[in-house]
Amino acid sequence: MTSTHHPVRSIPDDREGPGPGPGPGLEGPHRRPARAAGRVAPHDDDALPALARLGWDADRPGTLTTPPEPLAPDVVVGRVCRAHLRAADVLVPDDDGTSLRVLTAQWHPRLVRETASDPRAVPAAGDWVVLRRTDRERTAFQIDAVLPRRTEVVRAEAGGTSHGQVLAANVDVAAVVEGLVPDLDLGRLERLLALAWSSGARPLVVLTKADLVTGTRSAVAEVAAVAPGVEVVTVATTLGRGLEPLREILAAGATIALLGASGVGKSTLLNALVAPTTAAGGGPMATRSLGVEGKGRHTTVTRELHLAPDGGAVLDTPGLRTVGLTAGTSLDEVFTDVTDLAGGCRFRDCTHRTEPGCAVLAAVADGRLTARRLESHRKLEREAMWVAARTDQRLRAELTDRWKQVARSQRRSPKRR
Ligand SMILES: Nc1nc2c(ncn2[C@@H]2O[C@H](COP(=O)(O)OP(=O)(O)OP(=O)(O)O)[C@@H](O)[C@H]2O)c(=O)[nH]1
Ligand SMILES: [Zn+2]
Repeated sequence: MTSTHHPVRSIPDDREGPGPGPGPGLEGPHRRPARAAGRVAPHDDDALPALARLGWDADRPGTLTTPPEPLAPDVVVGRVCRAHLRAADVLVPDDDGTSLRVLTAQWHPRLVRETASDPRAVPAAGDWVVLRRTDRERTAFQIDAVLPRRTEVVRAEAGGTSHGQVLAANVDVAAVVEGLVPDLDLGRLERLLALAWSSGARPLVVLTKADLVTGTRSAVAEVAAVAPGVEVVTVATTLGRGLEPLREILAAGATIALLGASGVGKSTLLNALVAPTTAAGGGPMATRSLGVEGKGRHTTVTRELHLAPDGGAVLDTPGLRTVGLTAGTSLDEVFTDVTDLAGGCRFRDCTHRTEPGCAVLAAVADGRLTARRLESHRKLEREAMWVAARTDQRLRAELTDRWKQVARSQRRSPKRR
């Protein structure tokens, strides 16, 4: 394991507050004492262990806002485990506060309106939401608000809108999963790392199917070279080998999102991580304390947000065949090796193609940087620029349309003098 740095960047929240309705009052009855390192201990017998099991930790900076009022009787906080059209399955503490249940809640009409102009306002798997009961029987709930996200994994929407689609919210570790077999796709890895870094979560690379190759050292070195600052973990999931680093992350109460193409072994990995532990002390107790009740247990909760038996959660994302960059995707951390080299170029605006005194080309010439890596950087930068330009165009077009409408309505109803 190399020494890595994981700058935690907060996602600027440009939405107005936590949403509609009065503040949910997350301080007060749910207040937790300050805790070293800002982590949730597994099997915490503190207030609301069920919420802690979901990864709730009011002490983690930027996790949640803490409005002053206590929670209203009809209001409950939960975590989205699966998103639907205009609804979501939400894990909430049961009445006793120690176990969890799943309920399906419809969006508040304001959320419906918000999401029409901003797809990122859609409650996504991993989101903390405020639910309000809408009937006397305590069966129907509505999602009043999505709490500000600490991190979000975003990819370009299929339609190519400017906002992108949130694949996972409030992720602590964004794990890029790639198989050592049949082939390591470094380009795909770099693209997914761009998503991971841009999410604000700590990126991680998981190389699967280590049991199918003889020796992983060279592959790990190859991957480490294209993932500067990122820890690389090798696993043989089907043999249960190499999973300890991931289990440790989960046991600290963290949420791991798995990002990877179809077939790299995400489902297998997910199942291994969320299966009840058989180790002494961890097994039956851990499974019981999971306490997810209701019919959702075998249907709804079989996808997206899954709770691990000893704490923490794993977020599954659909097999990502193509991962488009969005206007918010940052490539800076993905290519620090190239940008560090570029600092040595003679010209500040060097394009690293033909210029004299180019430190990047020199590194390619003597083998410190692969030509593939440089080309990949170029390609992704071109794409990022193209996306940014398109986004601007869209925004410009939207603004122009709005001005035309305003002008029209003013012509129709001239001001009285
Ligand atoms: N030998 C070996 N096989 C593995 C390992 N991990 C996954 N596999 C196998 O690889 C195949 C694909 O794994 P999945 O977990 O289904 O892959 P996935 O990424 O979830 O793919 P989608 O479900 O299509 O998104 C399965 O046949 C697994 O049994 C591993 O570590 N070693
Ligand atoms: Zn240069």
